[in-house]
Amino acid sequence: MRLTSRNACQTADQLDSLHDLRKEFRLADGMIYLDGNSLGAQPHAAMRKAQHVIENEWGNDLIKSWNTAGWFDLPSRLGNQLAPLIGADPNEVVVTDTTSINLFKAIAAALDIQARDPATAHKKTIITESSNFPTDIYMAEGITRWLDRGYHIQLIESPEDLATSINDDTALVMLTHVNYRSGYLHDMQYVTAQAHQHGAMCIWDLAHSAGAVPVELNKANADFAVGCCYKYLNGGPGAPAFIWVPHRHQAQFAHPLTGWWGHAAPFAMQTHFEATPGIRRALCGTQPIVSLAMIESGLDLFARTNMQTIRDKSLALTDLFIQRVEHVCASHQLELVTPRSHQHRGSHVSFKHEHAYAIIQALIARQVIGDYREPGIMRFGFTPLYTSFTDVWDAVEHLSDILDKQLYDKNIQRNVVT
Ligand SMILES: Cc1ncc(COP(=O)(O)O)c(C=O)c1O
Ligand SMILES: Nc1ccccc1C(=O)C[C@H](N)C(=O)O
Repeated sequence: MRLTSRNACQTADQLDSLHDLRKEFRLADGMIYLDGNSLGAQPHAAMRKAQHVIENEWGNDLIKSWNTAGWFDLPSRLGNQLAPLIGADPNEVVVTDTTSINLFKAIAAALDIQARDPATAHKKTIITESSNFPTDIYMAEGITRWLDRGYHIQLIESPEDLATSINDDTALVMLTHVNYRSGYLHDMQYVTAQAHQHGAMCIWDLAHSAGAVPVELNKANADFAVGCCYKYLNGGPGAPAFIWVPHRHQAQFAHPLTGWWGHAAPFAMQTHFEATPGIRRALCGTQPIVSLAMIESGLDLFARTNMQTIRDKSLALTDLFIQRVEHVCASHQLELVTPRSHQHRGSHVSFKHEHAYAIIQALIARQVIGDYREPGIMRFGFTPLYTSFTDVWDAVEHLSDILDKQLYDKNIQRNVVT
């Protein structure tokens, strides 16, 4: 259905099968929140959960809660709840640490597997994209410098360069499934197969995919994956992240952060590290239980729908946004950075403009929340659990008004966090 009026958007919202889920989130009246790709909205249930955890589990029951409230098992319990959203099997995911730290573990483990196999031990290149989220590149840099075994990072400039870049020297292909800036969505199955053809392993960062687009890690035969819980999964600011290690790699999964939570018998207090056989070997130390506990409220909401329904609405929202911006802002110098093709589009849309930062600030002042990314990019996230078609319509009306009347301050000071 092509939505050509605000009324039509309101009708589409009423017909939307996800419409009722919006009520489960705390969203200020009048705010149009298009930044769930950076920090997801708060489920009402999270407030109740926080109250319970702080009041009863921590407040009353104190240390007993490690057993009675299931604190110790929480990383694996949440991992199992998250698994179906990313095409993982039970006992392949734990929620723990940060995306950066989980990347460290995954890269270290992958390089270790490659180095121990005489057929792949000579491989020295880690391929990633220059447009990857910086922490991914930085973590790979940190490991290669630390290992000092001649690994080097090859930054490719565009997804089209992947096929010609992967070769017999490639140890690892490490990509973010949906690019944080452009919203480009890689074909996970195809890229993984290309890596495997050359004996390379493939690590996927699902920060902008988990809860945003359907992901089929096992079907794609991926090697490892990480991702964060504070964006589309609505787990709260700085919520612990996740790591996926498929059953086929678990026995060989060895990373250097060998803390006691990854030990086979953590309370045996032995003098040597012995990795636990399953996915919990990806853990390191004590988890931030209060933050971890908040993640469940976000995940619970996904049980009321499925990723295909979310995807269908996400594409309808991003289609509408692109069409409307290109229609009503046609006289302005906006350049669409996000792929038009559904096949390669995630759940956010980015436009380039000379005064992008100032325009985003003007939108934020009107309670239309998007964000700015270098260089000169306005980024808008569409989260089908709570973004409505009317939100999209109204956001574009604000954008065109700001552009038409130049209601932005070109000399505005930058905030630390953009
Ligand atoms: C692709 C990607 N990876 C990683 C991160 C962040 O990692 P961390 O949670 O460790 O800061 C982000 C966003 O912050 C991201 O977009
Ligand atoms: N963790 C954050 C802390 C502060 C500000 C932004 C973030 C983000 O998550 C940014 C996001 N990864 C991005 O795609 O730009």
